[in-house]
Amino acid sequence: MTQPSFVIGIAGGTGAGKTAVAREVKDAVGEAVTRIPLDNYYRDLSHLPMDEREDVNYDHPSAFEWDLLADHVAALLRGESVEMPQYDFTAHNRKPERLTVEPSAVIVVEGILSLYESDLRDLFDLCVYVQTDADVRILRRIQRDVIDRGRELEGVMDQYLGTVKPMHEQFIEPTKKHADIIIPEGLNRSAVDLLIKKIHAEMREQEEALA
Ligand SMILES: Nc1ncnc2c1ncn2[C@@H]1O[C@H](COP(=O)(O)OP(=O)(O)O)[C@@H](O)[C@H]1O
Ligand SMILES: O=c1ccn([C@@H]2O[C@H](COP(=O)(O)O)[C@@H](O)[C@H]2O)c(=O)[nH]1
Repeated sequence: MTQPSFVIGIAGGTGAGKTAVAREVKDAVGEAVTRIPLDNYYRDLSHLPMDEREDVNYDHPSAFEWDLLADHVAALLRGESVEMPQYDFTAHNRKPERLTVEPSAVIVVEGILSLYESDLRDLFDLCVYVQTDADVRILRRIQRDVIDRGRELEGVMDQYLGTVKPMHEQFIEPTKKHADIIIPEGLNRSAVDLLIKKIHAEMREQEEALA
């Protein structure tokens, strides 16, 4: 059985506020929203030792298992549950366990390159780009990586200049052209409220279509 779902892709640079927007949407709309972090679809790197995993370019499109993510979104739209991988940023690797995700009325796929891959984008009803200046994003990232992800400041700076910034300019920022909505700064109250209103309107339409 197919599940009528409203699928939203939320992209934007590291630290832009994508996760904060997606969480706010889930908190406001509730159980009907399933959040699918793109980070969970980083390729399994268990075959590499930690020192090699530390050097991987995690901001290049090749770092993600796109087919698996598109298969999972398509399965949810067919009304099937999926076993979503989980990611451990401290280990730079997938966790061994998976999380069962059930079909739902609203699916939010959120991550740096959510709007990059065309097969995935074709499954989205609404494309959102969170636009935040690079200086604000790097300050947020330093705070998060050092405090939450156990990284050294020097490593965060090297990674930012070596891969994060150039990949942002080459691959992430250009996906803004696919966006239906651009949200400034992340948790922008007016923009997020409009997004929540749009989701409620789509859910009402789904209910009316089923009645
Ligand atoms: N408009 C905002 N003003 C201030 N801080 C914000 C805003 N939006 C998001 N943040 C904060 O910025 C940090 C990074 O946001 P996050 O959603 O994790 O970014 P991303 O998922 O894009 O990497 C978080 O601490 C979040 O609470
Ligand atoms: O093992 C990893 C995997 C990813 N990263 C970095 O994470 C960000 C994406 O997450 P955001 O929440 O959107 O910031 C990406 O820029 C990668 O560089 C990592 O450091 N290690």
